[in-house]
Amino acid sequence: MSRNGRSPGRAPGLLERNGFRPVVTNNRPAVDLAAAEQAAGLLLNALGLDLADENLAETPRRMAHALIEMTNGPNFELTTFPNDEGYDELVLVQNIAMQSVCEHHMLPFVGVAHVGYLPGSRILGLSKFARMVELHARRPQTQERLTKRIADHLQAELDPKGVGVVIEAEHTCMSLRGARNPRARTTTSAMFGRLRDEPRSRAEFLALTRSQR
Ligand SMILES: Nc1nc2c(ncn2[C@@H]2O[C@H](COP(=O)(O)OP(=O)(O)OP(=O)(O)O)[C@@H](O)[C@H]2O)c(=O)[nH]1
Ligand SMILES: [Zn+2]
Repeated sequence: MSRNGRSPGRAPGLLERNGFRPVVTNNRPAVDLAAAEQAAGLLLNALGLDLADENLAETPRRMAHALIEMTNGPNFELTTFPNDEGYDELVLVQNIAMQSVCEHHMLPFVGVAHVGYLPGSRILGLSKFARMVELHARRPQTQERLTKRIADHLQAELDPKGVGVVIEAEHTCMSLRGARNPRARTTTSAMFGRLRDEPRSRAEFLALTRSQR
């Protein structure tokens, strides 16, 4: 791979021919707003839209801003507290609103996340479950990877006795186009520790999250 993450020798595409150059930091492309606006304009042109029309003149800028907003989750301080009471039952935050972008079509997938854990020596500030979902959701990806990333992050930060994440989502690439199945919902889960291996804890977690469906 070259420094900009592309395979060497690839023929220059439309964007390169029009002067688009991705900005790269630490081998990861960073957001380049000007290039994104230019690219959005090129795409709209290619789709046959007339950007000279006053109604569309600002659309490339809006499109670039919207896509950047939808694919960059805000970082946050992960506040934890000592588990002084030795609380060792399930903590479960359900129905966390989740919106992400499918990396195959760059179309949204939208739904809810249920995130739970069995505490070890630290407990997590409750709002941080929603912030963690947002941090990981706002990027192009698959639902499977998103589910696993949230679980991995909690596992790494809290060293808990167990972690469980369930996500249910509608993929607009499947509901609004292509297969056009507006009622289809995809459920994914990732579990670690006792929530994966101990039947009682696993059953409780799955029963509680299932009651929301
Ligand atoms: N496993 C998984 N697949 C996804 C996700 N989001 C989108 N996809 C699928 O990615 C696949 C891409 O397949 P392609 O056949 O290359 O795409 P396509 O020609 O647009 O296919 P159709 O969507 O069937 O019209 C599709 O089956 C999508 O449904 C996801 O989060 N997880
Ligand atoms: Zn898709």
